[in-house]
Amino acid sequence: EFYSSVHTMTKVFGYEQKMLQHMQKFVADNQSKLDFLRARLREFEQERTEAQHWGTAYFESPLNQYLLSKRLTVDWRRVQNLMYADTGEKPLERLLKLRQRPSMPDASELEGAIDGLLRLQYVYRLEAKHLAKGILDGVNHGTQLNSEHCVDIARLALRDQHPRLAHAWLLEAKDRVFQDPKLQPQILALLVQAKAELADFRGVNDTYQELLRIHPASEEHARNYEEFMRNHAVKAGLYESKTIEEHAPIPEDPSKLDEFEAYRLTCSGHSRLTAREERHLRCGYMTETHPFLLLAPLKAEELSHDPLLVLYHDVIYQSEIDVIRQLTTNRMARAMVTLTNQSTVSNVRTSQITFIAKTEHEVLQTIDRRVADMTNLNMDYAEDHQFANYGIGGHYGQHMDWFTETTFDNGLVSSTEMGNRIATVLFYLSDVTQGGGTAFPYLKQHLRPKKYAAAFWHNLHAAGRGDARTQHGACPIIAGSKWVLNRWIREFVQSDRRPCLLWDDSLATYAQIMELAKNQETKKEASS
Ligand SMILES: O=C(O)CCC(=O)C(=O)O
Ligand SMILES: [Fe+2]
Repeated sequence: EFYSSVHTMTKVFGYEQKMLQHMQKFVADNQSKLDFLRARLREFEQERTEAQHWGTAYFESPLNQYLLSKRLTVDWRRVQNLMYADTGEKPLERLLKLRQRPSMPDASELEGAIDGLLRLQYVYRLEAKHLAKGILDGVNHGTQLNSEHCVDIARLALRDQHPRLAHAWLLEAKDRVFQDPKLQPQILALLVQAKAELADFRGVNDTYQELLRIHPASEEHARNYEEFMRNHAVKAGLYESKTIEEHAPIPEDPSKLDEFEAYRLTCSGHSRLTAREERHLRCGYMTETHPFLLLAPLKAEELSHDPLLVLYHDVIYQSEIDVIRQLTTNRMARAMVTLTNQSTVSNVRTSQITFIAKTEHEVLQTIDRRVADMTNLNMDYAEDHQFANYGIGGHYGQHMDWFTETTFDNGLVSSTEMGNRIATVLFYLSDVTQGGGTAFPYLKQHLRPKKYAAAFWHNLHAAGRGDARTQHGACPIIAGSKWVLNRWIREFVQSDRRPCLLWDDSLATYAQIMELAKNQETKKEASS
């Protein structure tokens, strides 16, 4: 897909260079045709002026008779043939061919691109006012959107139940309408819709009046306005002015958040650990798991103790990343998500991925030896290496890496005998200019992708149940491209590494655990 990877976009961008060349040729060909015609036109006009000057005497000259006949037969035929000719046919044909390539974005991909933009706006709480000026999360990208662009985005926002965003985009479109005044009625009609959805009835009324003022002849608008006025709910709201915020306010009580909201507020940095919650977390050198680490200790940064989440710095080399980039070339394909009984392409996960077995390259085995040191887990039966690339707007909504019972039951797990995914190691193979972090909403942690670093976490409770607190997601990319490597480690052969707990430590709910932690905290404080 066009919008799921910068990689593909670069390719299509290359095609546009060729399209430009064909267009240049087309214009040049037509230019010489027009130049020729213009020259003939001038010649013919000149001849006629001269003839008129001479009057009928002109036709007395046999030479002039000859010239006129020649003009009316041969010369005019030439002109006529040239006017008929499909000049620029060749470059036009070549242009069409290029545009028909399967990799050329189509209407659905244009929608995908707008969808990505709206997701960025929604997740990071960006303002249309800034976006339209090319400012993305405070960074000026030097691109301006015009009135038509703003209307396009607004229309999709409205369709996808984002009336607040649509409203903001329509105000931008309105501000720029001098660029294209014929858009005005369209903008106002959409604004009516957005305001109606937001129950801003006074706004709807004002907008209808504005619309009827500039478009008094429209029966449709007049009819709609009448119908609107007949509605009871409307009447009460007609005198109440309402300010419409571009983003819904953040609920005071975090327990009121649904999972997606929690994920997006973690991505945007609105939900994060307080200094007090953070103070037990340490960073330092780790040497325990292998004697080799005494020479080259791992740089570990604790992000959560329970469940365990650690960020290791500088655990993959550029030379290894170079090999990986070679290995993955031409193998990336749009990622799927697993529903209850099938895998499918979804807007919840817009990235390109590929799986590569460690037997394919020595480097992958070297990486796994390092992962064994980082995790103290056995890597013999880990899944194949999964590489992923996210383009602009690319993201992966909140999810758990561990498989549910249903996923197992529906036969969607490979090598079930290896058990569940006990742990994940997520390597960052690139930096990301803006956005693209990994958010853990329950843990209130947001990991900025840092090239050469890797996050490690336990997915399962010690007794083997999936740990819901490990829910996480890849935040949308604002600018740049993100490359990651997933190592998913299974339960099989780990019993000596991470012994299974004999009581079910998952039975306590998250709320109970938090409550317990809070009580301990207050106890500690009381005793200190
Ligand atoms: O790319 C990321 O930051 C997270 C990816 C992820 O969670 C996954 O692929 O399962
Ligand atoms: Fe994941």
